[in-house]
Amino acid sequence: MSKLRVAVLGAKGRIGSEAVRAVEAAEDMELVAALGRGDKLETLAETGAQVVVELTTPDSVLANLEYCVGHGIHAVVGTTGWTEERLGRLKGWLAASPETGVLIAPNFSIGAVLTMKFAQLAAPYFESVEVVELHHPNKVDAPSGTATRTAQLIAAARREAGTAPAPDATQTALDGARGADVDGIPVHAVRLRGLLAHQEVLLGGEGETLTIRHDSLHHSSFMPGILLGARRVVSTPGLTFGLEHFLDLS
Ligand SMILES: NC(=O)C1=CN([C@@H]2O[C@H](COP(=O)(O)OP(=O)(O)OC[C@H]3O[C@@H](n4cnc5c(N)ncnc54)[C@H](O)[C@@H]3O)[C@@H](O)[C@H]2O)C=CC1
Ligand SMILES: O=C(O)C1=N[C@H](C(=O)O)C[C@H](O)C1
Repeated sequence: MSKLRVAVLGAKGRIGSEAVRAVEAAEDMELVAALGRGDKLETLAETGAQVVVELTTPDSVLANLEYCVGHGIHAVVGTTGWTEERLGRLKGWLAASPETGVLIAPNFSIGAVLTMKFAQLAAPYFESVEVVELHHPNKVDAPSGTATRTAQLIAAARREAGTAPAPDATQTALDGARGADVDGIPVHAVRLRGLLAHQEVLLGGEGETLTIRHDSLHHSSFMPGILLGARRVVSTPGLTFGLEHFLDLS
């Protein structure tokens, strides 16, 4: 059986360098390119890449995907910074290349995907809910893509169930003291040397609280999800948002 031809963009970064090693170690894959900032995207077509693993920065990801989708190269995307406007542009490119698949995964680790699922399930049953994400201090965006997605899923679950807004008597607050408002859910971002990627979903009701916590302690936690994404995206045209869809968890 022929091997899946995979390229990594952002190959010298924290997660990209780990992804290069994971693809090299996968028996059913061949690493055909490992590109960093400034390297030519034309290498992707020249080397016959079937799937690109995109792990760069929010300011680079769109141009990279425009090239990939335009050349019929499938993509597995971990890079953050997605807004409705950016997703709309990507969907436009995919509409013009209907056989190409793109997976955007706010988080590739199974524990984080399950955290989002558990939070969605619990959200309508508690009066209060807030999200705290904690990351290494080199992270360029806040709040994290995972926390943003978690809050959006929580908000949707509460809307669907008709849950009332969480009680909050705050009348005066320093800017930022109550976190960022993501679809009505407060999201707090901590940046601390020594951490990698962590998240708590705090839920509170009468006389009880529930805390759902996930910790990624090493970038290896993201690799099984990236490899699964690469294997599945080649036969899944269009945009898939969230690894849960490839884990039969959606
Ligand atoms: N979805 C997930 O599970 C995960 C997502 N991430 C996300 O992945 C992204 C990268 O994170 P880190 O590795 O920590 O950042 P990093 O800063 O260590 O790595 C990014 C790399 O991309 C390179 N780069 C920038 N523009 C490029 C371009 N046009 N072409 C090729 N390379 C380019 C940079 O030079 C750098 O080496 C972030 O958005 C982060 O939030 C990180 C970990 C897990
Ligand atoms: O920058 C990181 O490190 C991570 N980024 C992703 C995010 O913003 O959610 C995934 C994970 O939290 C690690």
